[in-house]
Amino acid sequence: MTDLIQIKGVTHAYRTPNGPLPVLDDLNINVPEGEFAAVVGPSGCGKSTLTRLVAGLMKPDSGEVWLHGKRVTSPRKTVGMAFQNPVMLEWRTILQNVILPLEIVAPSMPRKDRVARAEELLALVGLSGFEDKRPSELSGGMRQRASLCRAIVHKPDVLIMDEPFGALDAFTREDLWQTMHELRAKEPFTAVLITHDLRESVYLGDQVFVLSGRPATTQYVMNVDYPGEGLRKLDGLYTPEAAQMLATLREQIQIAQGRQPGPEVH
Ligand SMILES: Nc1ncnc2c1ncn2[C@@H]1O[C@H](COP(=O)(O)OP(=O)(O)OP(=O)(O)O)[C@@H](O)[C@H]1O
Repeated sequence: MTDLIQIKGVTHAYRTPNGPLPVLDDLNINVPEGEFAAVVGPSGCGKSTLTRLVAGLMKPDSGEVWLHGKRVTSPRKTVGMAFQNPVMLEWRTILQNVILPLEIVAPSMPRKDRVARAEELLALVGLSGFEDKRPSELSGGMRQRASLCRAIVHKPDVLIMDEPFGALDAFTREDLWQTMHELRAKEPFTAVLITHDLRESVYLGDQVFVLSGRPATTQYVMNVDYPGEGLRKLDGLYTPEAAQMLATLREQIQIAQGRQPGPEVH
């Protein structure tokens, strides 16, 4: 079967006043339908650039991005996005914020169906009862939960997340990881997650792609063999198997950073 996301030999440089800044160099990433790809790499290596290319917000200098058998050449409605700082419209309630993509992608969908869909998702992430609140009335973790609902409300082919949990405290972050697994179990989607957190990459990813330093290429791919069956448990992160995976990834990041052991990533 063809992979749902295919990034084929993508090379890109930004034009800057000081000349071209090569950011991606012959990058190749394939993600099968329903799988969760985590992408890690040194700071500034080009991870966010990769998300823009997959979403069709930018075109690469060379190489191709394919989603669901179609070449990406312009912004795609079938992509959902979530970022570190969820941009919520304060003049809309949480429910109205979650519904927003449906207003754009499915304008003919009856309002009651949109509301039902948003309510269903908000319940899945534990936000029942908060539908009528304004974004500023919610905690950071709750806003991120709502933003995940908004990112998948229109059932996108692909969910792209750029450090969505990066600004949250450790406990809230782990709660959100669990929520991601529960969402996936009920609403299967294909995902690309950019993260600086190796534990997060192992807990959420089916595959972890380690990018090299800039210009980034695919340096290493790990197929995550997470300990235990079924829905992943946080306890699994404290097993020897997980420790081995984390050690391997840490080593790869150090190679990518081109220097000896240091504390850049957690
Ligand atoms: N629009 C742009 N124009 C010029 N340079 C850019 C532009 N966007 C990003 N860059 C530069 O390209 C490089 C890669 O940026 P990018 O944001 O993709 O990296 P990243 O891996 O996501 O970084 P981080 O890990 O710090 O979030 C950086 O050096 C950045 O300064």
